[in-house]
Amino acid sequence: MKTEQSLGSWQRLDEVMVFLFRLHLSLSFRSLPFSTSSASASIYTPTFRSLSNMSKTYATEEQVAVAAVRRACHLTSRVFNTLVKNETLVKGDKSPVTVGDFAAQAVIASILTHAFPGDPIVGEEDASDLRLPEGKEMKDRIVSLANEALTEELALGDNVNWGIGPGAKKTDEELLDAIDRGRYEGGGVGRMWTIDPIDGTKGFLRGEQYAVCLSLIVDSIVQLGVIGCPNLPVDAAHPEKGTGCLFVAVRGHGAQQLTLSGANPEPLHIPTSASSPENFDFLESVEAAHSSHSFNERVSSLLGITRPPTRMDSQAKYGCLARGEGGAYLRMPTVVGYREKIWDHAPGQVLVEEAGGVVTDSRGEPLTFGHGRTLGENYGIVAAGKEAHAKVLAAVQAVIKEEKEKAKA
Ligand SMILES: Nc1ncnc2c1ncn2[C@@H]1O[C@H](COP(=O)(O)O)[C@@H](OP(=O)(O)O)[C@H]1O
Ligand SMILES: [Mg+2]
Repeated sequence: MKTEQSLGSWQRLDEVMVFLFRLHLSLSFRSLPFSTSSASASIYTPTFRSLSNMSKTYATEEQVAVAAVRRACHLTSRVFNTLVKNETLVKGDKSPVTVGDFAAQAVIASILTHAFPGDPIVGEEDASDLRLPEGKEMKDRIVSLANEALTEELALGDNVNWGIGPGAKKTDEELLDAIDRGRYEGGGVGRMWTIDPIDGTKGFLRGEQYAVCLSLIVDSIVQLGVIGCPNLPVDAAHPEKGTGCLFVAVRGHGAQQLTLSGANPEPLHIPTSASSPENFDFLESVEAAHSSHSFNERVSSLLGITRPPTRMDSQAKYGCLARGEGGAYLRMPTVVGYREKIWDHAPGQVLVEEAGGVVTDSRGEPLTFGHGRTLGENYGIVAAGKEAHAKVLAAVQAVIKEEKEKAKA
């Protein structure tokens, strides 16, 4: 069994050395799980990857991202249990945002800043309201929550080089600056991270699904995605296994689900049984304002789907799809001119693609992550296993055509 001490030493090696060493360990211990039991959370170790697959492994990035998301998930769970009404304010777009959103972004951005100081970040939140005198009370709460999460002695991928663990306490200004590192405008060249500290804030406030989401995009391609879902059952068919899932995908190296404590890694593959639309139901947003429920109904009836849709907040939908639940995730705009945000889809896209699925917009175009903070001209989202995707997309286009003809008549 690998120990935290031995892992700590090879985290300091460069990426090639890390890969070779992990390969050696993997060959020696392939029958062992890479984590200790869920009772004692352990350092996350990227899984064995085949030498024949020469795409970049992003091993260090994966470890840092997992550590950051797990700490942020601990924080958001704690916030939910202690949340009071006056800690919620209303953003310009009227969506609720809590101290949890800001504090989780502060934690993730602080860790990324330590590990990869040159990498820009596209984050959902910014700290401008917190810098105002009337934001002081909220800022104080956020600083305290973020420092608690950064310094607590959880074995959640602790590595002082990433600015976590005892002694990692930050000043107010450092944490506000970390949040504001998320102001990057995005673009098509070079590396950048996306953070959605609490995706599905409405679900979070209802005590339902939400997700802490992080991705690394390099030259417009999502290379790494990590999605933490504290309220999602580990196994939908076995609720007794509890809740708390972590989805991790690295392009070219597969997708997996673990428990939030890093136990029971399982590779994800969308099953072929999900190729036939009659057998599945749609995954869709709870919010009819985010995604047209009536459009999905019409696509369902065209495909002969009889089961009702599964409504769920956040990118937990991509996680469920990747592990074979649902069958397709369909999101058609309801608000004219709304542009989907890259942080709402980047981790989910790489996860589903690495699980063998396809993610496009409603025209069948690939999602564009290099056009700034939004998906640019993409219109709607269609995600499904390969064969199902073609069928769903055809039905989506048929309904769009029908709508256009009705509008002309
Ligand atoms: N009019 C709209 N159309 C589509 N998505 C919207 C929207 N308004 C907000 N959203 C996005 O929908 C996300 C939630 O996704 P879902 O509907 O699948 O639960 C929100 O994330 P946040 O909760 O992080 O703000 C927000 O970014
Ligand atoms: Mg979001």
